[in-house]
Parts: sequence; structure tokens; C-alpha cells
Amino acid sequence: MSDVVLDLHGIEKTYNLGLPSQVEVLRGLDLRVAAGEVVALVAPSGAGKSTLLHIAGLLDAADAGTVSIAGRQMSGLSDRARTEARRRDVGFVYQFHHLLPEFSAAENIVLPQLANGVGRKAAEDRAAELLDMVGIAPRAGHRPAALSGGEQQRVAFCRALANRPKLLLADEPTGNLDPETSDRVFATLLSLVRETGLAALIATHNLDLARRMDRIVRLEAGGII
Ligand SMILES: Nc1ncnc2c1ncn2[C@@H]1O[C@H](COP(=O)(O)OP(=O)(O)OP(=O)(O)O)[C@@H](O)[C@H]1O
Repeated sequence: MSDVVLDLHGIEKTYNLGLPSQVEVLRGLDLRVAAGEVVALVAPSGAGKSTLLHIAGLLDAADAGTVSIAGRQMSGLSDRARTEARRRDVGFVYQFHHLLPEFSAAENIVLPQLANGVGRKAAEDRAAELLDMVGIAPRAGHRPAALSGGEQQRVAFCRALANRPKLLLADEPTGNLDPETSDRVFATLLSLVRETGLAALIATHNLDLARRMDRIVRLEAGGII
């Protein structure tokens, strides 16, 4: 596959609460996502979707196997180097936006850039550009509580893309929205991803949305089938 951004190979993960309550979640999972590709991750509840996204996003470590992002092997890195790689290369969107309630929409997009070493003026320009791309520039000064659910999720997309990551990971990004809003917000997400050419892995239970992506992968019995 050309231009592989996310390369998971032989990933194993077991949660050890002590025998007999050992949960083997991932058993030698392989998955690749290329630049510009939007992949739907479909899994029955409890199959390990969140576990997989956390490992791919360097939030959690696998017991075995390798994680490469943009050609760089992440498995052997120190915690600090991994955190830096996550900040720089990975954007996350969650089902519930997790925006900071005391900050405006624009500030929520500025802050992760400041944490990544970007200057304030450049960060503000980037926030304005992203809010414009998702069609809510006039809401830049609103705090999350003064935004609709769909607007909040759009801001969360902008925040995820603020540092120009190579990989976007999303866990049910439109799952808490009504079907019509979900549809519109999802279309925004797709066009954002396509414009920026990043690799995206988007978990969803919604098969209509999954079908609009480039490829569907199913997580079952600890692997991709
Ligand atoms: N920290 C943990 N300790 C022990 N078991 C865990 C832990 N986290 C998850 N599990 C178990 O691992 C399995 C996979 O969990 P995970 O959260 O990845 O599932 P999921 O596919 O995201 O589910 P859902 O779609 O319902 O959110 C589940 O059986 C869960 O109970």
C-alpha cells in the first residue's frame, strides 16, 4: 500500500484483572491506513474498538506487536517521545466533544497548538481558518455551552486537526447527534479529511455512515476480518 500512515502489526492486548477475569481483547491484529484514506471501523460492542483506537493513538501500549505512524516505529519510544509524537501526528475526536467549557470555540482550537510550540498569532489564524472551513466562523467567540451539539462537534474536529496531524482517530464522532445533524456533521468531517489528505480511522455503529467511507474494516474475535 502506498503512503501508509498507520501501520499496526501483530497487536495483542489483554486486560489482566487477575485470573480468571483476564480479557484477551486483541489477538495479533493487523491494520494499515494510507494517507488520504478514510476507513470505517465497525465492531460489536465490547469487541475492543476503543482499545484499538487508544493503541493506534499512542494513549495505551500494546502487550505485543508494533505501531508505526508515518513510517516511524512508536513501540520502543520513551513516554515523553510518545507524548510528543501523539501531539504532533495524531488528532482525536470523541463521541462527546470534550471541549473545555470555560474557553471559547477558537480558544479550544488555539490551546493544543500552543502546547505544541506554535506562536499565538499563528495559532489564532489557524483556528479562524478551520472554523471557516467547517462553516461556523461566526461562532468563534462562543463557549461550548452556547453552541449546538453539531457545532460543538465541528469545533472538536477543528481542534483535532489544529496541529495538522497525519492521522485522525475518531470514536463515534457523530454518535450523540440526531440523525439529520449527524449526517451533516459527518459530511463536514469527510470533506475536511479529504481536503487535508490525512489518514482517518473512524469507529462507528452507523452502517450508512460507514458505507460513505473508502473502506470498512470489522473488528471481531480480536482481529480485523
Ligand atoms: N481497563 C480495563 N480493564 C479490564 N477490562 C477492560 C478494560 N478496558 C476494557 N476492558 C474490556 O475489554 C473489552 C474491550 O473493551 P473496549 O472498550 O475496547 O470495547 P469497545 O469495542 O470499544 O466497546 P463499546 O463499543 O461498547 O464502547 C471489553 O470486554 C471490556 O470489558
